[in-house]
Amino acid sequence: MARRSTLTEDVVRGLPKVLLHDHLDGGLRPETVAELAPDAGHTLPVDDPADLGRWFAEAADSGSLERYLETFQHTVAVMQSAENLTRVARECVEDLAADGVVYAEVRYAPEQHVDGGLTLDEVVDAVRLGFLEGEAVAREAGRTIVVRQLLTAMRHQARSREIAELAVAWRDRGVVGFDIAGAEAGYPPTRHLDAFEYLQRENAHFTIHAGEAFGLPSIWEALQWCGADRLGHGVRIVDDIEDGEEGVGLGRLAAYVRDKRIPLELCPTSNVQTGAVTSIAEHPIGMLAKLRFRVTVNTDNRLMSGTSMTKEMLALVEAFDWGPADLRWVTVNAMKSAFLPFDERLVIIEDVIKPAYAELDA
Ligand SMILES: O=c1[nH]cnc2c1ncn2[C@@H]1O[C@H](CO)[C@@H](O)[C@H]1O
Ligand SMILES: [Zn+2]
Repeated sequence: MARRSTLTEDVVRGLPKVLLHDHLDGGLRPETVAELAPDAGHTLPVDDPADLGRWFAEAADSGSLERYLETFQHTVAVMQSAENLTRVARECVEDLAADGVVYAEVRYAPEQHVDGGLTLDEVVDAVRLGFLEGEAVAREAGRTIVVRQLLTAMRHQARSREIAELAVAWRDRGVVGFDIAGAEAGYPPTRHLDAFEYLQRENAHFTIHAGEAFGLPSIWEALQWCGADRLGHGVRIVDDIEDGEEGVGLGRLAAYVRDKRIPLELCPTSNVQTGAVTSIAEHPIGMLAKLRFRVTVNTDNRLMSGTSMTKEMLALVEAFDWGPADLRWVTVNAMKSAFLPFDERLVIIEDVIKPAYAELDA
């Protein structure tokens, strides 16, 4: 098909891409995990980097979010010193830049990186330094990328208020928002209402992992009780959409999400691995895009899912026959939905994204 042949892997990699949902501890290079593990006193399931990359992808491909999350112990273990955090953060930016990402919000849970004696502030600062270094390395290689932090609190823990305060304290130094993550079932977002109310009073931005493993009640709570600006995944919003013979009908929650242009941070490959959907071809992203929800495309965990923004985009081109206009649409959607200040978002849309797609059209 003509459209598919224009969107080769090289072309898609070269197009500017925007990433809103990517976990720092889910994106390490297998070689880095293997190299850092001995000094961190951590035993890995396999030592050879190539085998390790495959091990992560296979172990994560379990059909269960809980089992998927167990694999993170092997990355978090090597992210307990400032030096290692800075390195991992720098490599993350280098890898995203090489993949053609021009803007990314990368998240991690500071509370998971204090086992080596770092304070929460030292954790955030180490990551900040790594992102700055990565941006500088990319610039030297002729690539411009802007990367910001989202601070995640773990939903089964009780430190969300503290992490929310940390996000506000660092908001002018590379942190643009807050998130909660971890196993969804049994840990509704309203458990952390105090943190969300605090953030709202501080005029701060936040997203919530909701509607991934668990359905509509979790999305409803995230939006209507907690006031989330965006939904991490949110894919189960399809449970409130009826696609019958008489056409498509939106329930009240789905209509609200679409009417209010609430961004969905969709992560196709990750959803297949955790069993939220059976295949990319079956992924609701095709339907949600047709219905003009505020769809964005994301990697979630590049290591565990063996993926990249280029791969996610190509999978959608393949599965739904998406063309350049679709890729541009999700990219502009993502940039509009970023937690970066509005004027900075506009510059990236007007000076980076639009010209690159115009060139592709020509
Ligand atoms: O798809 C996901 N759903 C829920 N939690 C996740 C997902 N991916 C990663 N994490 C969790 O977020 C923590 C901070 O980055 C990770 O350590 C992992 O436990
Ligand atoms: Zn996630």
